[in-house]
Amino acid sequence: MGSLFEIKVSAPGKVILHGEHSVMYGKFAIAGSLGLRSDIVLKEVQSSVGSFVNVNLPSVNLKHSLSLDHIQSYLFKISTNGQLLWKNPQTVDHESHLIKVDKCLQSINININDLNSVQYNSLRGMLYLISGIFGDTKFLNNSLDVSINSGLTVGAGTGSSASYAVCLAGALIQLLKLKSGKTDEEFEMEDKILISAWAYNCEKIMHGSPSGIDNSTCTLGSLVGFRKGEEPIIPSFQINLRILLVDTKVSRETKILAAKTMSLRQHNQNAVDCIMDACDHIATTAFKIMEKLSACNAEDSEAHYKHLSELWNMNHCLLASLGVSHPSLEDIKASATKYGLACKLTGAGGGGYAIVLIPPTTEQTIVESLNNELKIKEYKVSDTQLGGPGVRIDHIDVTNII
Ligand SMILES: Nc1ncnc2c1ncn2[C@@H]1O[C@H](COP(=O)(O)OP(=O)(O)OP(=O)(O)O)[C@@H](O)[C@H]1O
Ligand SMILES: C[C@@](O)(CCO)CC(=O)[O-]
Repeated sequence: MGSLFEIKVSAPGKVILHGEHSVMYGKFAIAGSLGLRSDIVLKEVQSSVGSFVNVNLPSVNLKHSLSLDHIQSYLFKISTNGQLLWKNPQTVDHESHLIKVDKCLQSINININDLNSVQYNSLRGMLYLISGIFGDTKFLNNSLDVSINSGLTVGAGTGSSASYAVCLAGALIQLLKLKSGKTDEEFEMEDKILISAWAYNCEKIMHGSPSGIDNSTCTLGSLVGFRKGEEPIIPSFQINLRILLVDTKVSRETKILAAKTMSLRQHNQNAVDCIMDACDHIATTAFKIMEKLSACNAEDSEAHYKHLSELWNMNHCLLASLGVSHPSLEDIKASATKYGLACKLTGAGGGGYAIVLIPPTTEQTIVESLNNELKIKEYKVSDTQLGGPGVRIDHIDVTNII
């Protein structure tokens, strides 16, 4: 007699409002969650001929069955010191664990050379998390169907990788808890801290040396203030910013753009540090303005939005001076400026998304005109509000077996 579990978990994407790149150098940053989410269905299934991890990742066009017995023999170990690994993600020896993951993938029965780098990284992240979270337990004794769908564009700067890692870590941790007899159907803050930390490890695979803002925002949702190495700040105030999220449809890689900024800093340290300091001032000021906006009347709100708009525009130009803008981002910004609206790139830049701030007093005709202009130029536009829930359990199903 036993139980087979099916778990559905989802996590949002994110946009960085202020502090992309400068956050890597210890500067303050602000990010908000998006309505667009990634959803995982993690299902235990009984099989008579060995156990498998059946992976279905439509966002990266990947469907594969990996032998769980093989994964376990390469990557699982039984704990000897009583310190459970799943509760201590920061103790993982990242590089050596990743080498083992690579060896496991290279020896497994799939043709690695047929996978592109995006697909390969998705699988690395998945094996890293499965083995990290279950590696010193005896709970994985059935096959797993893992299916992850996402409303987010991969490679566009809206945190698709963090959202992927957060919902995967969330579902695996929930499965482990259910297998060990804990039946709570909501994530507590202590679960979220673990989920975010495991997702951070996975982000290191995708992005090299991430700041941690993406996994924190995709886990916690809403608005997050962030400084690298410190606890994320969950503001005590609530604000619903309306933005146009504009997809340039230009794909880029966060890792490459972060390396570009680092190299610019190596050659021009004083100048780049001044730019980073200016980004820090902008982020801290914007945070204060948003707090004021959350509790002020319509008349004061207009002045605060005007100030916020100035900060958005300045932030974009500072990022452009670091070389992380793109002709398409400048084109979108020029259109927004024509309609009197503030616009900046978001995330690593180099393409991806721009965000346009829509203060509540903006006439709908202006928004529609800008929207049409951007669509004619073949950009994809979403009119959306920031905020909304972080990682959450959407559904749990249990089947009893003999
Ligand atoms: N929905 C998904 N399904 C499977 N793998 C994903 C998914 N989203 C992201 N990934 C994996 O994460 C890797 C890195 O993601 P990507 O470069 O797109 O960063 P991003 O998260 O969209 O951008 P940013 O970090 O700047 O916000 C991809 O190469 C892919 O392996
Ligand atoms: C470019 C960067 O600042 C933002 C990526 O969304 C990288 C990071 O913070 O990890």
